[in-house]
Amino acid sequence: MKKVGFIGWRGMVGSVLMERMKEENDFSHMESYFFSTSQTGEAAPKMPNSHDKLLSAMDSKELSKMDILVSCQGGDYTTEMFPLLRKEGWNGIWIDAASTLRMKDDSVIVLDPVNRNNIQEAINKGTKNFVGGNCTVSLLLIALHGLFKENMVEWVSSMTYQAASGAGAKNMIELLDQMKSVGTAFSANPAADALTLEKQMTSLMTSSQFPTQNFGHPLALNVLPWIDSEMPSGQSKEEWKAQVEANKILQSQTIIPIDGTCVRVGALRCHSQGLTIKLKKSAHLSTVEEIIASANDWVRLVPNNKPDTLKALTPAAVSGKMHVPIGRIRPMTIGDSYFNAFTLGDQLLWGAAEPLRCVLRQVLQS
Ligand SMILES: NC(=O)C1=CN([C@@H]2O[C@H](COP(=O)(O)OP(=O)(O)OC[C@H]3O[C@@H](n4cnc5c(N)ncnc54)[C@H](OP(=O)(O)O)[C@@H]3O)[C@@H](O)[C@H]2O)C=CC1
Ligand SMILES: N[C@@H](CC(=O)OP(=O)(O)O)C(=O)O
Repeated sequence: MKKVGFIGWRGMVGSVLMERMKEENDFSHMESYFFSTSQTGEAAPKMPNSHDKLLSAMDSKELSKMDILVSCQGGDYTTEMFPLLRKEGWNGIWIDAASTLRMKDDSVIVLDPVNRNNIQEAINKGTKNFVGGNCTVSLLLIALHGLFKENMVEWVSSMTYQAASGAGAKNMIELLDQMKSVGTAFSANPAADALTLEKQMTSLMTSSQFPTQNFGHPLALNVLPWIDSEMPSGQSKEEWKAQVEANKILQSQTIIPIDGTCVRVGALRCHSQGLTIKLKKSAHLSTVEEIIASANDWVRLVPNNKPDTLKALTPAAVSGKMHVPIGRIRPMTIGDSYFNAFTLGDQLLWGAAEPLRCVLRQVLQS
């Protein structure tokens, strides 16, 4: 059996990956070893065929005993350890959630429902580096897979509403802490009128007492229209990723422009996106809906009416679910080849952990 090392298994992505692998009985197909940057020597999670103690994720000798390494530890870790391992001659398969290696020529961005065949070709050719795509990109491609397959898309503009957990475990807990502060202040003054409460809350969330160590700003009762670092183009890096990663996954002959504004909102889990889709030529609504709905096993069409939308097209309804709903599909009044849509999905499942799980199984079966 192949030796598989897991790094970053207790973070947001890593723990969802562990859950999914247990559900699918994946651990019985490998010998598993767990690594940590902070808890070396402590008990490792108990899985079939697993080593019982946590090994050091900074120990390249231990890491290089693995046939396959799966990292959900983050970009800084990949930047430090991946080149070191390769320099020291480790020739195993590297599977990663972080963005660091995505755009490298010798890496494949993995998204099973969309590019499984390309992944298999890469495995057959001896490619060693497989990286999960950015969460909003992966979810967008699953939702619009049909239109891309039919080569119908001229461009897409995507306005995102990204959940706190997209920024990691500490940030998600910070949002809850911020909400707790708000709740505590409200409980102390429940009978105040709405405007008094608004002033009190605005003053609270802009005060130095408000917990903002991780986000740097209030997210509760607020939105943050910048995610990741600044690019020279004026885009945030999160916005920049949409076009470059999507076109790499799709292996586009001609680049399909994809751009928009990425916004952090106070949802806990699930990234949402409001889309403007410019088609190459006009199409009937029913044709567009049918092409979208039949593209893969995970996309789900939500009829464009108020009750279905509010029931099925929200983070509360989709958190923890594998399907990727898309709704609000309608022609726009701005022109006859423009369509509006709203889609969302669990950014920890198909947005992060599931593509890694799928490629790991694919590699083990090859
Ligand atoms: N979150 C998301 O939705 C997505 C994330 N990604 C990418 O995946 C990678 C990992 O992201 P993510 O899982 O969000 O990162 P997290 O911040 O949740 O976890 C990363 C590491 O932080 C350490 N850690 C410190 N404190 C805690 C804590 N309280 N709870 C859990 N872990 C803690 C753990 O390392 P140790 O055990 O060694 O101490 C853990 O492996 C990143 O590169 C990210 O960009 C990609 C797509 C979506
Ligand atoms: N940036 C995403 C999650 C993420 O980690 O993306 P990436 O793997 O592209 O850095 C978010 O904050 O919601």
